[in-house]
Amino acid sequence: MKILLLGKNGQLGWELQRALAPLGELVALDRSEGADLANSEQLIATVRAVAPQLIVNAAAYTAVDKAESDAAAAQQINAIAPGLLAREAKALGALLVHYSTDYVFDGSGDQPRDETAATGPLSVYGASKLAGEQAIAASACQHLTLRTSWVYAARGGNFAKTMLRLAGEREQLKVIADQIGAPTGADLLADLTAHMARATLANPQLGGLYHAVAGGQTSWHAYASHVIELARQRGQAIKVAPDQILAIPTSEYPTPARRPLNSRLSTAKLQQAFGLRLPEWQTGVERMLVEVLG
Ligand SMILES: NC(=O)C1=CN([C@@H]2O[C@H](COP(=O)(O)OP(=O)(O)OC[C@H]3O[C@@H](n4cnc5c(N)ncnc54)[C@H](OP(=O)(O)O)[C@@H]3O)[C@@H](O)[C@H]2O)C=CC1
Ligand SMILES: Cc1cn([C@H]2C[C@H](O)[C@@H](COP(=O)(O)OP(=O)(O)O[C@H]3O[C@@H](C)C(=O)[C@@H](O)[C@H]3O)O2)c(=O)[nH]c1=O
Ligand SMILES: [Mg+2]
Repeated sequence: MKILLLGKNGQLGWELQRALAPLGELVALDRSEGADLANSEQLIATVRAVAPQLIVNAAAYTAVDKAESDAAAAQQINAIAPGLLAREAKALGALLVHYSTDYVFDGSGDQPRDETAATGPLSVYGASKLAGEQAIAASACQHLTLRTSWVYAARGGNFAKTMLRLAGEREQLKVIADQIGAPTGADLLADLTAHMARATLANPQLGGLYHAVAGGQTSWHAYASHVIELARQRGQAIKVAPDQILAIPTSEYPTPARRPLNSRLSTAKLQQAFGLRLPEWQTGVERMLVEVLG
């Protein structure tokens, strides 16, 4: 089987290079290798030249605040390009795997949302990701769209690594405590992708939209505190005292993009359909820290 992976050097793309390799002949590309999602003609030509049976799209516009003033680029990369990939997948009879986000929701309430819950993005990024999901669904190509949240990895930029850096530089940190969600490892997502793609290629009825996040829930503040305490225990030079990691409400941390307060996603559908378990978020975070800190 031929597999085309787009966005191979992102957090998720990097882990997918490893996880997809055993499934077939993997062609992994980034934007400098004929797979620029901002260039529709080039993207289409590349997909047709490779003619894969499986397309995995890990490329995305993920700069949430920047997207507020760069909506056209976010829309091209997160919505238009996935729509083109879906059209090409349909023509090839290929399975398309794509990723979306908790930011498609408005974050009201305090219960986990399932795949049937109403969307209501608060940000340009969230709206562009929702439009991407919808373009794929409308194309009627064989697809798996995995909505995930708060992605981290040993390689690449993410909130946990930002907090480790700031904890070594500052005596006080202020971190939002009223946004609740699940930090999810790119390695876990990549492994889920391989399992789910294989099962869906064998049984097309499994295709569709799934919430795919680690188990449990936390706030950005509790997540930051957890990561910083683990780093301290591992002998890292940490400047901030535990009681100087201050819990603040969203209202005290103004940003260009609005973010949902309730990012809880229910993974019951995924677990049931594929017979898989989602480990608690702390497990993957601890592995990542060992990898990053040594
Ligand atoms: N990060 C997170 O917290 C979350 C991510 N997601 C979704 O998961 C998926 C993977 O995200 P993640 O790996 O964390 O994101 P990253 O930002 O780590 O990686 C995104 C990749 O996309 C590439 N990219 C950006 N623009 C283009 C373009 N025009 N053409 C080709 N490639 C491009 C980037 O390349 P370059 O480095 O050259 O810019 C980068 O390698 C995305 O769909 C994202 O929306 C969902 C929820 C949470
Ligand atoms: C750096 C910093 C951030 N924060 C807040 C801002 C924000 O609400 C939260 C996380 O910061 P980030 O910059 O990582 O947020 P953000 O980039 O919005 O993270 C999101 O990325 C996209 C791609 C997704 O799809 C989401 O699931 C989510 O992971 O922490 C603080 O409270 N204190 C701080 O010092
Ligand atoms: Mg970010």
